[in-house]
Amino acid sequence: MIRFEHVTKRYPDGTTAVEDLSFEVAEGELVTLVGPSGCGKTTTMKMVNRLIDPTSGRILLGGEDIAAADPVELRRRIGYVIQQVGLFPHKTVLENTATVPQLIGTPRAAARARAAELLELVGLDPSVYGSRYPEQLSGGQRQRVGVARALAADPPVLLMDEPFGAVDPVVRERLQNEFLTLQQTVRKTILLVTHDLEEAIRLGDRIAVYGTGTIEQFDRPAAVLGAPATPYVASFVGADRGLKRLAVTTLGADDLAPAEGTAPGASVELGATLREALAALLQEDSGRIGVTDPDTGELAGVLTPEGVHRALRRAELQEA
Ligand SMILES: Nc1ncnc2c1ncn2[C@@H]1O[C@H](COP(=O)(O)OP(=O)(O)OP(=O)(O)O)[C@@H](O)[C@H]1O
Repeated sequence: MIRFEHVTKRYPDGTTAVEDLSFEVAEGELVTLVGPSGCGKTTTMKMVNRLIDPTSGRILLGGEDIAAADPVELRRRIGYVIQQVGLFPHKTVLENTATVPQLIGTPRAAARARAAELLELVGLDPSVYGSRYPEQLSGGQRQRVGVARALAADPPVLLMDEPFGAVDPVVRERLQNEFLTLQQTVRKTILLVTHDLEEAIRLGDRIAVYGTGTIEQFDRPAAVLGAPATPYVASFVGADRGLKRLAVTTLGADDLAPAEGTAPGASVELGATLREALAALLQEDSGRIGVTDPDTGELAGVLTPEGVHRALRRAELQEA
């Protein structure tokens, strides 16, 4: 769907931001670009919607060379979400979300109805938040509006630059989870930039780990964690691999002990990350928490520290 072929970008002052970049994002795939500040992630992303043009090489979108595309028409097909969100301060949440559909000629009523649906989808009740102005929202709520607005034109491709960057870690994890659930429904082709390896691992179907201006490894999260391709990636992934594994491994039915009647106080859902589960476990004096099945709402079993250990072992073996 998005294909980089030997793309190099040199800025007029001689800075080479990216060099000979080749990779592909498949249709419906979410690829995260991760790396330290200044390594060329944003430059990579902005070349896709032609905010920046490459010095050499080419970028194909659905097989078409974007250099030949009209930038305005191109950007209609590509949603763009940035950290500062960029909502219009003098427009309500509903108007902000309906902006793009209205720009492309959707009748006002239909655009607003679609905007309300999308606000609902990102977890903001339109009857409560639709008439508010951006300054009357929390940072996390603003970011949800940013995501809703980007989805409003129903673009097949989304570019997201640190979309969850401006919120605290707890809200961030929740937004990431909700976003993953949303992506399962909308299946957009997504390029997402982050400097946070944990976020890259959690969200990406595949990850591009950037060195300086080049991709050091492009692979599934488990492969990046389990088999770093270069010493650089190994040091970037770092010594706390076990901790990162907690954040990306989800709880399965096999990790649980039978519930045996009594439901423990705290609970998490099947599919929660081990980190969430461990956080809940650590709060429970009994050393066990309930795990519910989100589809049925029923108790699926009980999680103990041994279960967490088992799940971690399983993840390690899968990576090996
Ligand atoms: N307009 C410009 N002119 C000259 N150099 C630039 C320009 N824009 C970016 N650069 C340089 O290109 C390199 C890559 O920048 P880029 O913004 O792509 O990095 P990044 O990985 O997104 O960084 P960050 O995580 O800090 O946003 C950096 O060295 C940066 O200083």
